[in-house]
Amino acid sequence: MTNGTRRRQCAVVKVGSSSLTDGSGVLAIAKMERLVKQIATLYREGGWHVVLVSSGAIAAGLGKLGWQRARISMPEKQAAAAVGQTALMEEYERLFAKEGLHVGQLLLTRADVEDRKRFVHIRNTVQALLRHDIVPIINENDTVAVEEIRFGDNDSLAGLAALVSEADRLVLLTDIDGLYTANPRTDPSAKRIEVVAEVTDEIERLAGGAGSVVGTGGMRTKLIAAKAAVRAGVEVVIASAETPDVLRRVLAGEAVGTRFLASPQPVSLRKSWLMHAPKPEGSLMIDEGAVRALLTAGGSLLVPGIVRIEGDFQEGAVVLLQSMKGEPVGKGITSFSARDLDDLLARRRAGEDLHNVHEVVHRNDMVLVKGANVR
Ligand SMILES: Nc1ncnc2c1ncn2[C@@H]1O[C@H](COP(=O)(O)OP(=O)(O)O)[C@@H](O)[C@H]1O
Ligand SMILES: N[C@@H](CCC(=O)OP(=O)(O)O)C(=O)O
Repeated sequence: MTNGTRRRQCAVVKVGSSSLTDGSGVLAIAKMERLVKQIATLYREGGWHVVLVSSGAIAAGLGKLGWQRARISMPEKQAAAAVGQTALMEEYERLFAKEGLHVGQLLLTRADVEDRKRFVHIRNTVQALLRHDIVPIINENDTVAVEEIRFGDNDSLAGLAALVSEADRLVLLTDIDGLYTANPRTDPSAKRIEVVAEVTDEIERLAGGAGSVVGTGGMRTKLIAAKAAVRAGVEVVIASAETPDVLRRVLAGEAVGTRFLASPQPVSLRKSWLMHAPKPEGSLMIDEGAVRALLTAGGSLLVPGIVRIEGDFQEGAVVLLQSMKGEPVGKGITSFSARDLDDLLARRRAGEDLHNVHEVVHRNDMVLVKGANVR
């Protein structure tokens, strides 16, 4: 293997539980082997780096323990993941070693990606692994992730992995060869869509839930991931893991699966993170003039535009920007804590001119809600 001095393109490849297990939910080594061989070929011949987002821990654990998914509680699913994740990685390690490649394991929760510092640390680790031609293998940290901090399905995790990895492509491999006009399992007349130029509401309405007991989220979560990635300038393909040579063909631009074109005006990595990752820690209610400045004049948010503060947050927190009618206008990273902002508002009420105070939310640290209006 090379030492990574040549800049390769980077593809995040997500493989779902349904594509790694056999009919009884047990890890299918032959399927893993096919995938690993394809990734190794991309490294050797294709000039690509691959970040693999692999599901399969719970399925592997259930198979090993002889437990049935329908009969167990959440802690038992987490226990199954703890057993299955090591089995999964052991197989990947063995299979990639045969191809002369090292692997590195990253187990992440939503909270890890929502925290800006952790996001940056994850990004640095992924970049270091890629520089050394080590294949990062990502899964959700199922043993610590309960409802509030869970991705739950690995599609959303893959969308964020594409941002974290600064990927050029995101490939979602599943048990069906793309997005159809309806779920083909329930509607046999459904047709595959070859290219999606924009993930509109109409496209999102086509998607249904999971197609098997092992899968989670179905097309719905794949479209959410696709939407996040294309807005950040990453082309996305949903394809079947069973299609021969699927990765090489997808990355060569062949018409397999459904291709989602990258936005012609992508937003920066920082804004993409802001849009899709964090839950706001508080709200800033802003007046009409400020709403107009943000929406139509491309301005930053200044102290005089703020009417009320909700929540207790620190400097650097993500806050929701809301109109006085309570309508969301955007999200941003605040340069002041809630306490400092309270002080500033008190000084303004006392008649002080605060126009020269540093922006509260800088334009570059802000994303606006699509469809928000000036009223
Ligand atoms: N519009 C649609 N087009 C294609 N598949 C769909 C659609 N709506 C729902 N699905 C279902 O999504 C399933 C794939 O998602 P999922 O079961 O979560 O697999 P994975 O484990 O690969 O994430 C398909 O098997 C299919 O039944
Ligand atoms: N983290 C879980 C995967 C969750 C899941 O099923 O996701 P998916 O395969 O995308 O439907 C596991 O490894 O079992």
